[in-house]
Amino acid sequence: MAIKLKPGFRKILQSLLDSLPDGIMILTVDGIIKMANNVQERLTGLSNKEIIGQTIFSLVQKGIYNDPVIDLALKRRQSVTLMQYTPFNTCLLVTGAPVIDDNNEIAYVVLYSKDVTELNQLQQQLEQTKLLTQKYSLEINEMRVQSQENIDIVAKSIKMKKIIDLTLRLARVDTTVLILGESGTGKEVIAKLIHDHGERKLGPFIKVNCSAIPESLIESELFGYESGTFTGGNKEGKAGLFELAHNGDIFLDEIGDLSLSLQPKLLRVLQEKEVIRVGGAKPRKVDVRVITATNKDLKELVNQNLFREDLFFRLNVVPILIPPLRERKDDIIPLVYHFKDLISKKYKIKKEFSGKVLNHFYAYDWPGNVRELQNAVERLLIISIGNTITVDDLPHDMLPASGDGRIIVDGIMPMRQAVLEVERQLIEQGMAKFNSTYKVAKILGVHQTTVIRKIAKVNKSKKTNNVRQLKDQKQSNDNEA
Ligand SMILES: Nc1ncnc2c1ncn2[C@@H]1O[C@H](COP(=O)(O)OP(=O)(O)OP(=O)(O)O)[C@@H](O)[C@H]1O
Repeated sequence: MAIKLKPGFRKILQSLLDSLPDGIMILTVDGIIKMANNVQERLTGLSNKEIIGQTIFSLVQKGIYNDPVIDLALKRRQSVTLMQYTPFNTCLLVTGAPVIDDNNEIAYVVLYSKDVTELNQLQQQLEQTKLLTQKYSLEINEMRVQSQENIDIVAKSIKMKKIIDLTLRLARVDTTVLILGESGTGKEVIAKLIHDHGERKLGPFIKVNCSAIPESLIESELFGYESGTFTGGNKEGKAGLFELAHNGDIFLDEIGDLSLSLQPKLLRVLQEKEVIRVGGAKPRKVDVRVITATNKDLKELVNQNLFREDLFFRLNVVPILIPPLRERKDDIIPLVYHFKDLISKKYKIKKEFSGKVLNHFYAYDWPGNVRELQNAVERLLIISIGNTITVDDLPHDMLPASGDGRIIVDGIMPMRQAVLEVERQLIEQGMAKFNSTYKVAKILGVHQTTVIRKIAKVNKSKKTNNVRQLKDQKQSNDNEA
């Protein structure tokens, strides 16, 4: 079917189509191109003269159109829009819109092509920018943390970086925070970080260990007491820690150990923002942010009726869960160096860890988390003899026999030495486990006298190493002197 228009009117229609910012083609139901505007020329790379009278399928063959927009528009009798990529590296949003005539038949299909290449690129750039922003935000927060004078947090693992990011965002909101994590994971460090970055940083930061204060004292410690309450007590009475924390933060560590009798009083402070001293009746306003922490499963305590559910919900508004060190191994070696630097400066010690020791540190589970690592580094730096801390200096419970049972050889080394090393570790692990040369011999499939001979050899080489280390140290002391 042809588009029958008066010549004057066709001109008007053509200039109208040409004035549009997007490509337009008018097709018959058989796909014959009847009209097209000049944007279309740019999009297809073909002049209108070339395409008028051709079918759209010839353009499909040339790869200029590759989507069944027309087919779908005809089948569905409604507009269909699809995204498609052209051979000219452009991206088009193509809409096929059927034109229905008075007989309810499809007379034409208008193909409307919008060049969204730039839009697409912008969207991709936006996505990339978003990702970069996220990355920079994490890095800035990390730098911000490290530039703190009195707090130096190591957070190299993705998990810990995310926690620092969350903590810094929470610090700016005056909400109750519950910090969860095994003992020694750094709950107090995080609590301090919240204080240092919050609006109350100029106010006090009061730490209370709920499990360390005897039951008989904790109430008066937290809420204070009025004069005359206790024989021998202060005549004027005494402000409790909540009052002392006014305009600041109070950090209630080991909150899971707070007795059931005190829990409603804490709930009252959280809800009413006031305390009543022991022996008194007058409520006193306190403006304090409460940060709590525990290594216990508070939900389980609620199930066992050892912790009030209402208090749990009130505290658990925003929980921060610090994973144990074994679940963020990327922090281990940076923490080792962090503590080594601190301790080296403090005691003026110059020692290094051997690669194999670092491997052990990495493989070890650290049940006592960062605190255990900190203590281990300090102990090794202080008590080891030579300039280099070797596996021989490690405490037995840190060796693989009690850990994951792996045999570790420190990279490429002479075969003979590696064999000796494997023998040594096998014997040491075996002895640590069975404490019997007979059993170890049986497990290793050798004669018991071989085990005894190897143990003697290991001990001899340890002694030689110690003497060598002592000599090295003496030499280095002489040099320094
Ligand atoms: N990410 C870290 N970077 C540097 N030091 C850390 C980090 N995490 C913890 N520490 C250090 O490890 C030790 C233990 O941390 P902290 O006291 O905060 O742990 P905790 O989870 O509160 O322990 P607990 O459950 O026994 O109260 C502290 O000396 C602390 O400074």
